[in-house]
Amino acid sequence: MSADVRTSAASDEAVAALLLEWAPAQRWFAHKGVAAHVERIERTPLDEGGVAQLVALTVRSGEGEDAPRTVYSVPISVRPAPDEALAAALVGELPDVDGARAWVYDGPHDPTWTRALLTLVASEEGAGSRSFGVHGTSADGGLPVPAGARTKVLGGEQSNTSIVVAADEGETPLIAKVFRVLSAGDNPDVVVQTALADAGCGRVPRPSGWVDGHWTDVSGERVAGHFVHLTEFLAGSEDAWRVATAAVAQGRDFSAEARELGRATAEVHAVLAAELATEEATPQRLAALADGLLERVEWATTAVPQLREVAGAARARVDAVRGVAHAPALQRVHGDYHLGQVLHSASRGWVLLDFEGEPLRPLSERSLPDLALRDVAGMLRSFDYAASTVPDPGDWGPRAREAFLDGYAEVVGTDPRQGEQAVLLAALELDKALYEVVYEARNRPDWLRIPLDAVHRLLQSASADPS
Ligand SMILES: Nc1ncnc2c1ncn2[C@@H]1O[C@H](COP(=O)(O)OP(=O)(O)O)[C@@H](O)[C@H]1O
Ligand SMILES: O=P(O)(O)O[C@H]1O[C@H](CO)[C@@H](O[C@H]2O[C@H](CO)[C@@H](O)[C@H](O)[C@H]2O)[C@H](O)[C@H]1O
Repeated sequence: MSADVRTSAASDEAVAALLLEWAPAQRWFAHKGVAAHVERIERTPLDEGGVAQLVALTVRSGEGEDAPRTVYSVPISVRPAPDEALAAALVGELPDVDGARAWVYDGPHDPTWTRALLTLVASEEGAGSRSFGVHGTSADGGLPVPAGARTKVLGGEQSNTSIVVAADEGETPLIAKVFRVLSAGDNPDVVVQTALADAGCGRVPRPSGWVDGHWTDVSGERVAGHFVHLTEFLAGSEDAWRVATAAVAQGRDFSAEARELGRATAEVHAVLAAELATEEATPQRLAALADGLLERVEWATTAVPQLREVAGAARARVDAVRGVAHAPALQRVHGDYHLGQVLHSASRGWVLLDFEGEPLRPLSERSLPDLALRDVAGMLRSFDYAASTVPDPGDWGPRAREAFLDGYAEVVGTDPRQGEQAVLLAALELDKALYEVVYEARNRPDWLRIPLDAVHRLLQSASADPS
């Protein structure tokens, strides 16, 4: 196969058509069930031979200037002959161009592609052109890429794609997270996790490196951001959702683990406040926060009809934030904190993952300082979800919740259940439950009852007014 088959404009069109046909069956593709059109495709080879490639695919849903657009990162390999070993990862065959044939594969499953990716990071090389290009970086003092570079794509429900890099004796295994939606700006997963690790915090995986670069954004402008994040893989760890739901199913108390998790969360918050930007909680800043919470009430109550009857009460609950006289400073937070974002490692205890923030929020918003209590609220909601996986959880949920708050309060030195902090926490917990109602209505209607019941319960609970 000649190089021009891979790079000509004609083959760009063919690749775009092939990817659009294949993508709707992929977990990361958010344009499922809507009329999707490719507006732009940019491709860059990642290796000498041009087999490993990275595609920036701008997809538009619907017609017109205002139609929503997303830029997806799509790793592919383009081979001159089919490879039987990769049959399960075949995207499709490209039409002949001047008698040359080509087979396209899903890059993360192809060792040629993963080797090219790891080489970029290990040797800090770049690839691509002026409009679309990437560059690998090894984190300062970061973990080296294992020599064998044997890789495996992680299964399971995930909005991005993660590739585990196996290690030989004396090496540390890694995990490469390929961000699937490209957003301009530094990805908080890289920035926040690296800042924590650099400060010596052992509550996050150790860094190895990343791939960043530039592409043409939906607005047509050349922008920059992260494509891949490479960190330590905690082999043999178990995620907290599994640990917690196993405990509920066995009727086993989870208080000791929840208390430790509260302590771990507070430790991470303390390091984030010390290492990254903070902002004083002025009346203006709290008013802006209340406005944001009110917007979310409108968004959720409009999106899900079952919420309309509680709109007034929900507005009153979140608007109470405006009257808080003394709130803790705003700081960088996790942003989408729940049991699925925490691993339990035998040697390290609780380790926090995935600092990207809520996927439904714009990246620019997710990088702003926020109330640390937003993470506390997220985890409280998660205990309620875990308790709801069995028909009769008894007081499992409330006990886990109180133990988590006890652990958090022990480290922070103030109790989020007391005084004005309780007003903030109640507003943020309701806010998260409203978000979850919309998330479940869209993604898992069978789970909708959990956050919907929670919204009603939270609104019935004694007013969070501290007076
Ligand atoms: N460093 C790690 N060590 C072990 N497992 C990990 C690690 N990072 C992620 N995982 C596993 O991959 C899953 C998805 O990772 P996550 O960063 O949350 O991706 P996404 O943003 O796509 O949801 C986690 O729930 C966990 O099971
Ligand atoms: O992990 P993601 O960033 O993809 O987060 C989204 O999906 C989560 C579900 O996978 C969703 O979390 C909700 O369900 C969890 C149980 O599956 C529960 O532990 C969480 O508390 C609950 O919010 C999350 O909201 C969504 O953003």
